[in-house]
Amino acid sequence: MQRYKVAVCQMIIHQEKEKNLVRAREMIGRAAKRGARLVVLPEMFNCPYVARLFPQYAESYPEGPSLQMLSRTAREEGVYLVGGSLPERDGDQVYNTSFIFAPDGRLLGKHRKMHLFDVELASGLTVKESSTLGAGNQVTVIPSELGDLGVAICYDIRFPELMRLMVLKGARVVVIPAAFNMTTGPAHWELIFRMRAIDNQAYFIGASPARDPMAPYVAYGHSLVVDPWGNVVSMAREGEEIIYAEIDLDLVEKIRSELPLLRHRRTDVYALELLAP
Ligand SMILES: NC(=O)CCC(=O)C(=O)O
Repeated sequence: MQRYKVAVCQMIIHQEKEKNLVRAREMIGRAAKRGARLVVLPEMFNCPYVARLFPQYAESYPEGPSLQMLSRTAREEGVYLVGGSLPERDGDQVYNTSFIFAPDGRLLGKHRKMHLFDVELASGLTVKESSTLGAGNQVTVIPSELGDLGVAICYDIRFPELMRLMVLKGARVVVIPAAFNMTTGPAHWELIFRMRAIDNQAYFIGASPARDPMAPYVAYGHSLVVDPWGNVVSMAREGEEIIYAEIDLDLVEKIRSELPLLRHRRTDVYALELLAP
């Protein structure tokens, strides 16, 4: 499918997991009725973004209630679903993981956040994901009839090597469930999505939670879709909202053939090497 509609569900995240599942279900249904073939949820969509809470909300595949809801909803609505991310339990470890489902409810793949957000910013914002989470080590590209979808999570976008590796593996659309904050969001959110799209000549889709000024971690909002030329084709404001955009894979090919950045890389001089399996 060369052209299709994507929807990004910028939802408020509540303390109660069940409320988040109901809200996500309802927004996905609404997006599907508007013709979206690909629907995207934000980072940690079932859970407040607070590191110490992640183990408490964590679920295992396939029995976790959030994972059941995502699979069932993808099937009932007939959409490709990038289920934002949620705390995934695997044995003793918890990961920040995005699960991706096909329109028949099958799990197509998953991405475990590779770069953990451990920061102490001058604004007073301190986050230490590594206090409760393990890091993934896979570059995630999901073949689908929507083209190869690259998936990474939030802070991962700051690492251009990972974005480039996804594109070298075939990604033409890169989906990033994310939750930038009120310090880094205004400074970097739009800029970084546009720059990664320009560098890689791919669509970049960012899905944020809606901003809740009373939340312990205040998300920036402004979910967006950037085209391979770096144009912002759709952007949310701060509140709850679904944004839509048309993905045109022919545009990716057109821009890559007019301005052949990927071909012009000097791979005889430098290399980007994938070390993990
Ligand atoms: N949840 C995150 O990874 C936040 C990343 C972030 O805000 C950033 O600026 O990077």
